Amino acid sequence: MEEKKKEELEWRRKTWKLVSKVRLESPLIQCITNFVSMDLMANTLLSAGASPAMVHSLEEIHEFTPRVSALCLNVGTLSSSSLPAMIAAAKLCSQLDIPWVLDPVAVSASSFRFDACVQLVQFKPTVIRGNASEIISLSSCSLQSSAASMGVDSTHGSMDAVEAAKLLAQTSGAIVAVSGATDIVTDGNQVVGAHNGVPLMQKITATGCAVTALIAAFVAVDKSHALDAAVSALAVFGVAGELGMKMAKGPASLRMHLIDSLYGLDEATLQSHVNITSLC
Ligand SMILES: Nc1ncnc2c1ncn2[C@@H]1O[C@H](COP(=O)(O)OP(=O)(O)OP(=O)(O)O)[C@@H](O)[C@H]1O
Ligand SMILES: Cc1ncsc1CCO
Ligand SMILES: [Mg+2]
Repeated sequence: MEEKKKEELEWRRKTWKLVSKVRLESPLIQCITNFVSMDLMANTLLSAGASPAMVHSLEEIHEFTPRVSALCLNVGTLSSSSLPAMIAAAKLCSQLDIPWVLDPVAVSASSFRFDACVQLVQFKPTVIRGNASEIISLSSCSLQSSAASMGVDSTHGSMDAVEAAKLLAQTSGAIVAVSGATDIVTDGNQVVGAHNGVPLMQKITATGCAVTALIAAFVAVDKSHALDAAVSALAVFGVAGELGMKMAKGPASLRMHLIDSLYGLDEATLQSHVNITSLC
């Protein structure tokens, strides 16, 4: 019991430290993302204190990517014209030891998307964050899609994906995060759960994409502790959702109040809401 209490306090301390560090250092986060998520992703990063830049062109990668603090790649609206820039940016980050995060949106939608995600994973993402269906699909070695799990929304609960997430972490070397009612984060051995958030967050498109970008910002300021950074970003985003929900009337106003709550988050409020536990 005493040990559990100590662990809870330690997570609260770590989480606030990372929130403060992002606000202080304002890391530059390059996002090559889908057309749906760009606005929410940029606004989430700004309200957290980071500096977003949606720099997509292949022609700009060699000059721009070496200067960023972290990269966020998202295949939500992948095309043959956007993939080469993603590959070039991932390759540079892996060569230059710049942390980068992959969001394998709807990985089982097509073999084109599945193969692209498998190729990107070879460039050693620091963190992979998806919903449960996406992590289960990416973790299996071949494309096995059913109509129910082909879209961007999850048809599985996050706890269904624990073993798949551990396996993907072991085979890729990445920290793997699965969003859901409980957000799961694993390095292939340890599994941590962040229990914050509200179900209505699923009814705002691109909240998953936005939290992946927030993970990139947290990893940018503490790249040697990527698991802690991923858990903290997920918990902070969930707390912002809980605070926003107190003022929201539906998904559209939750979106606005979530961003406002993230921007205004103070130490006492964060610490009284953060709910992180070890799952094994
Ligand atoms: N049932 C739930 N209860 C609380 N929070 C939830 C629940 N489901 C999702 N969330 C939160 O909503 C956010 C988005 O997670 P979700 O799993 O819906 O991502 P996603 O499917 O990748 O979304 P998108 O593709 O629209 O970006 C996360 O912060 C997650 O913690
Ligand atoms: C709806 C949608 N389609 C491709 S990306 C995206 C945003 C949520 O992932
Ligand atoms: Mg998603």
